[in-house]
Formats: sequence, structure tokens, C-alpha cells
Amino acid sequence: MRDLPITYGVGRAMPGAKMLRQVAGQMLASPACGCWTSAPLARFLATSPRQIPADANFHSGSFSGSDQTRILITGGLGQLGVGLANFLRKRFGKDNVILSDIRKPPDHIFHSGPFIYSDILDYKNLREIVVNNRITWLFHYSALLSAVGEANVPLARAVNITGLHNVLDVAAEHNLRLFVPSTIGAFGPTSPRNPTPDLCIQRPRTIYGVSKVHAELMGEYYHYRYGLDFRCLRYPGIISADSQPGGGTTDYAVRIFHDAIKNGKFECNLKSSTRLPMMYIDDCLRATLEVMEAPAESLSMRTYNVNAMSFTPEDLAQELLKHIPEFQITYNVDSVRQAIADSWPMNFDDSNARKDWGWKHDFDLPELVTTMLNSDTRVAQAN
Ligand SMILES: NC(=O)C1=CN([C@@H]2O[C@H](COP(=O)(O)OP(=O)(O)OC[C@H]3O[C@@H](n4cnc5c(N)ncnc54)[C@H](O)[C@@H]3O)[C@@H](O)[C@H]2O)C=CC1
Ligand SMILES: CC(=O)[C@H](N)C(=O)O
Repeated sequence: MRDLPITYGVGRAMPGAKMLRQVAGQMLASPACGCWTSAPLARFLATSPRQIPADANFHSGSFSGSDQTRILITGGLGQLGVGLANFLRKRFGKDNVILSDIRKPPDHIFHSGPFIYSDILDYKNLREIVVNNRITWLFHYSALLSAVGEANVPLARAVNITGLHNVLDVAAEHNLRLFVPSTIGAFGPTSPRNPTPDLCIQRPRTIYGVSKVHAELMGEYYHYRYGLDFRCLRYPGIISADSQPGGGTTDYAVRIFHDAIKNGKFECNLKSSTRLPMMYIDDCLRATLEVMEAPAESLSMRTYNVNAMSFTPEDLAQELLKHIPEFQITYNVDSVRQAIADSWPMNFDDSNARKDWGWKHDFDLPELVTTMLNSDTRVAQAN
């Protein structure tokens, strides 16, 4: 799938030199705050493939006449989206949070609140949903994760990169507040791994990681260039009871609970000593809402590391043994996942999130294990 060439006005190619002059002119006119005003924006975005009329009001949301937060979640049927929808519905009301995906939802999800089909590769469909439902916030969860991404690079590139471009454009055009999750996978073997700070070398070696660095940079670019309210957290591996992981490197830390409860044993696809940052889903969802609600002036950056704990499969097994004395763990290493894990952070430095908007996790390893085992009915149902 290829992006269309940049057009100027309706369907006419804008000569490169003219476009550069226009951009340079706008840059010189930009205010000291570093954010760009909407008038030049409207003109510049009119040069995008989206064919917005040159005199359109760029921030169409500004005359929607409602302060109600109306939320769309893309890729919402994965490990994290349903939990996010439930969490946000408690805060903003059931009907104000629309879950979307390209898959068919199970009955209980379909009946728990608004659900809509949305393929992020279909820009017009995305725009129609945003306009018809007067969306104000967008949580962009669609992605192919690290291991499945390596198994299908063309699809990962399309969903994670072309899809992101669609989301960025629709968010910029309709003045949405946009949350895009990044990941520990946005770092690579040349990054400092213990701990990994917010700002350091990022040379990931997976298509997933490359697409997430691209998302961080594009989101920040749209923020500084067009004033898009882009907010991004780099999640560690997320551990949840209700939902299955979608094909990542940290999946073992979810599957271990399911197998421990069902069979009393687990075969781990990472080495026993592989240390990775992890977080319980309740902390992840709270961090996501907190950064979305943080006053803009408290955000010294637009992409933050967030963390809770860091452990190895062996540490996790030892903690499980305290609750299930007969539990057994064996190792059968998957070379692709192991290579990915060996290039990722071992500990994540999230001091900027803690300083800027007060991030504080609730769950360390002992609380995580107790909570996951106490959710054993939900763990069993998710199998
Ligand atoms: N689960 C984790 O441990 C972590 C997740 N994240 C990020 O959080 C977000 C959500 O993660 P998960 O729920 O775990 O992912 P997941 O892989 O479980 O779910 C992704 C969803 O995207 C959907 N999708 C795929 N192609 C699509 C398309 N063309 N249009 C619309 N939807 C499409 C899939 O159907 C799936 O339901 C992702 O962006 C991921 O990178 C970041 C770090 C850790
Ligand atoms: C940490 C992630 O981004 C994800 N769970 C994966 O392992 O790919």
C-alpha cells in the first residue's frame, strides 16, 4: 500500500520548491511557543493527500458546540482495548466511548457499549466515524506486535506505519487529542539497557520497533508543526487476566498465569534470566488516562517512558511458587523472541513521567501475582 503523492489544492501536484518556500515561510512566522497556529495549518494541510479545500477551517472540532469528551479506540479487540474501553466508560459514560476493530466482537463486548467496524487503513471510513460521532479523543491501539510483526513485515509496515499516518491526519484535521502507545520495543541493542532513559539512542531491529519510533517522531512532529495534541507513553510488557496477548515478546508473562492455573506447569519461550520491564494492566490504563488528562503545560515532553517493575521468568516463577507449590517451569527458547528480548531495555527509567505529571505505579511483582491469581476465573475464561 502506497501513500498518494502530495497534492496542492484539489488534485494538483505542488512543485517541491514552492512547497518548501511555503513551509519555510510558515516556520519563520511560527510563534515562540514552538506550536503552529491553525491558519497556516489549514493552508498547509490543504496540500495533503486528503484534499481538504484550501479555505476549510482546519479545526472543525472547534465549532462542534459540545464540551463532551467523545472517544474512539482503534484496534480495540486486542489485549488492551476492551479494558481501556471499560475504564474510560466509567469516567466518561458508556455511550461516549466507541470501541472499534476489524474483527467481529464477542457477544459480551458487543453488548457492553458502542462498537463499530473501523479499518485504520481506510482513511475515509476513519474520517466518517470521527465526524459522525463527533469524536474528540482518539486512542490508537491498532498494531502488529513484535513477534507477529517479524512474521509478516509487509502487513506490520502497512498497519503500523500507513495506519498511523491516517490516524495522525484525521486527528490533526479534526482537532482530536491523540494517544498513541509506544513500547520498550522502540529501543534496540545500542540503547542503554539498564536503565533506559527517555532520550537516548533508538535503533530497534524489529519492524514493530522501527514503526513505533516512527510514530513517536511523527506524532511529535505533528505536535510542533501543526499543534496536534499528541500524547504517547512507552508501555512495558502489559500483564492482564481477562485478555490474551496479541503476539509479542512479553506474552510469556501473561501465558504463565493461564498455564499455572490450568495445568500447574509452563513452558517458557525466553531464557530464565531474561529481564524485561513489566506492568499490570490497571496501572497501564490509569497511566494512559492520567497523561491524557494532564494539563498541557505539565508535559515537558510528548513521549514518556512509564514503568512499574522489572523481572525475569525465573523471578516470576519463584513468586508463583509461593502460591502454587507444585508449579513447574521449563524452558524451550524461541530464538526470534529471545533475540528481540535481548535487545530491549532491562529496566526502564520513567523519572520524567513521575516528575512531570505525577506517575506512580501501584503494582509490584508480589501484588501482580496475587491479583492475577485472584482473578483466576477471568484467566480461565480468557483461555
Ligand atoms: N500488550 C502489550 O504488552 C503492549 C502493547 N503496546 C501497544 O498497545 C497497543 C495495544 O496493544 P494490544 O492490545 O496488546 O495489541 P493486540 O495485538 O492484542 O491488538 C491489536 C488490535 O489491532 C487490530 N488491528 C489489526 N489491523 C488493524 C486494522 N487494519 N485496522 C484496525 N485494527 C486493526 C487487531 O485486530 C487487534 O485487535 C498497541 O499499539 C501496542 O503496540 C505497547 C507496549 C506493550
Ligand atoms: C512490549 C510490547 O510492546 C509487546 N508486548 C511485545 O512484546 O511486542
